[in-house]
Amino acid sequence: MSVPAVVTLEVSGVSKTFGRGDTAHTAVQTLDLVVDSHSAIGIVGESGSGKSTLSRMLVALEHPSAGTITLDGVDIVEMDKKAESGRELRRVVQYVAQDTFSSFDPRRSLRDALATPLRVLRGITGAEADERIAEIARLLRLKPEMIDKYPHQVSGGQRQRFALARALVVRPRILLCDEVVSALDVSVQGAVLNTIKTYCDEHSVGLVFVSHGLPATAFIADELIVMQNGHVVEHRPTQDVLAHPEHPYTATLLDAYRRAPRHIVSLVEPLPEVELA
Ligand SMILES: Nc1ncnc2c1ncn2[C@@H]1O[C@H](COP(=O)(O)OP(=O)(O)OP(=O)(O)O)[C@@H](O)[C@H]1O
Repeated sequence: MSVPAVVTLEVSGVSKTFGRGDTAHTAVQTLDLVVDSHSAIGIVGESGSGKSTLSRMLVALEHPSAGTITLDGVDIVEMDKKAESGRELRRVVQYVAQDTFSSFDPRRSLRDALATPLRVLRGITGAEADERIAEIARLLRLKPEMIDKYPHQVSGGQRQRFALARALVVRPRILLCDEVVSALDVSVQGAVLNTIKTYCDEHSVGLVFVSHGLPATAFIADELIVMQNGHVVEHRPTQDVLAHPEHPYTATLLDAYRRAPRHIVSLVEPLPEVELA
């Protein structure tokens, strides 16, 4: 399957319920969403509102209890069942999870962690793989000598950037980021956000950026989805939501955002390039 210029991930009437009977809990309720390679969508909401469940469903790590998610018309749960179409899904849609520690194998170097998806998904090995890895490390301002370290030998912020590098080295068309900057120092957050935004704009990569923080999300996303208890309570252009919040919960988020310390709010202004540790 050759990948068209614009890919579309379409979520139609998707719900996800965990458990059964008295213990059943619906984490995502009848959600519709279209993501393509030009989207920059931010998903905000308090802890437990269903953001991670939704992002995991977008890469078939969780399966919907109802509704469908398709990539260019093909059900991604079906794609994931077969080796070749599963690889196609991962070539097109890459996911960066919140917990970077458990997402890296502690016995393998970071170079190995980046080389594996390149080999498995793109068939790229040897000198070409090393060149691609060096290129993405440069972009994320990770020093070359760090590439041969093990996950526990780098800081949490550096590991987070390696997790991003592992996704971007595959050259996906859609990137899903789940709380990728919340563990980072505020000054590094701005730089990483800028890198993600610039990369996605320049390479026409669609972005779904999940966070409980409004400043980072508002900075990076053109379109904002606000979730509460598994429901979408607002879904409009970011600037409209910021100017005229319609739902009381959004107004609360916005209020906290406006009262946030200046250094956090200043994330909405692109930060100058900094040399990252
Ligand atoms: N595998 C699971 N089994 C049972 N319940 C789950 C599972 N995964 C998530 N949930 C529940 O679904 C709800 C939504 O969780 P989810 O992780 O999607 O929220 P979130 O908005 O991403 O929260 P956070 O910001 O804390 O990561 C929560 O009540 C959570 O306890």
